[in-house]
Amino acid sequence: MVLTVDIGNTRIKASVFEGSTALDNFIFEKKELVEKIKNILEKFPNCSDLVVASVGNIEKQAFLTFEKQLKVHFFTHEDVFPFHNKYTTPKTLGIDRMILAAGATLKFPKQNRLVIDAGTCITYDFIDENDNYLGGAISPGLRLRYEAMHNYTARLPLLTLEAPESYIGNSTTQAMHSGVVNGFVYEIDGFIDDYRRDFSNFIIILTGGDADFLAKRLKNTIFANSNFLLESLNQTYQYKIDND
Ligand SMILES: Nc1ncnc2c1ncn2[C@@H]1O[C@H](COP(=O)(O)OP(=O)(O)OP(=O)(O)O)[C@@H](O)[C@H]1O
Ligand SMILES: CC(C)(CO)[C@@H](O)C(=O)NCCC(=O)O
Ligand SMILES: [K+]
Repeated sequence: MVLTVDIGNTRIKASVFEGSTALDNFIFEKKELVEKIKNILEKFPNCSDLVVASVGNIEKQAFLTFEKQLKVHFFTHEDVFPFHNKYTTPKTLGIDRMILAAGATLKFPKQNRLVIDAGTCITYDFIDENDNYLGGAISPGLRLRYEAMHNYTARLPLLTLEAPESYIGNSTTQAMHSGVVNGFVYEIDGFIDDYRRDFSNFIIILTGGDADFLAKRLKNTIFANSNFLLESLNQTYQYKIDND
């Protein structure tokens, strides 16, 4: 059994895998990290490996205490990945994006793939059919858009994500929901049109905390899987074991 842990910029997600099947999923705050992992390992004492991808400010040392209990692997740029990295600044590429790209490459072989992760930030990652990772885009996530508008203006309230009634927002709150949600939908559809122009065929994977909310609002049908990062972490770890 493998315990996978995704440390994002907002919260931590974890899944326990038996082979490729996720047995249980967890979401928790950064300050609860050690305690929650202890609880998970008590519930699943057969976990033999702990695999971590962190883009937050939590480093490898935080997992030191578990090393006497099981094998700990903290993914870095030094690991083997199943794609050719064409990013011109490979060392600054987020490890979460590398894991998503690895998962897409392994799960959908020999085709163009676009991964969209709607989390704290929205990331777009494109891996072509020859397994070249080309890059993509980074933009503010839905919650960040609401928070930024509130924090940097005097009169905009702090709203929580809600479906707009129309693209014509007829009140302050409706105008803000329209701007955030429709703006994002137009953004994705616009990016997809760009990729369509240059690549005839590709699959799209939508993941992250806002994936389910967004999936049903897009013009393009998209396969949404909010657990894709953790599944990819498990799969990339198997790839690493087989290729090291
Ligand atoms: N309890 C919650 N706390 C924070 N965000 C939430 C929560 N529930 C849903 N969300 C949505 O999830 C989005 C954040 O996504 P996610 O949880 O994947 O981010 P994250 O943990 O920072 O991961 P990453 O850094 O990998 O994007 C927010 O835009 C928000 O709308
Ligand atoms: C973009 C985020 C914040 C998304 O989680 C993360 O992947 C990151 O910190 N990336 C570093 C910059 C880059 O990927 O080019
Ligand atoms: K993200």
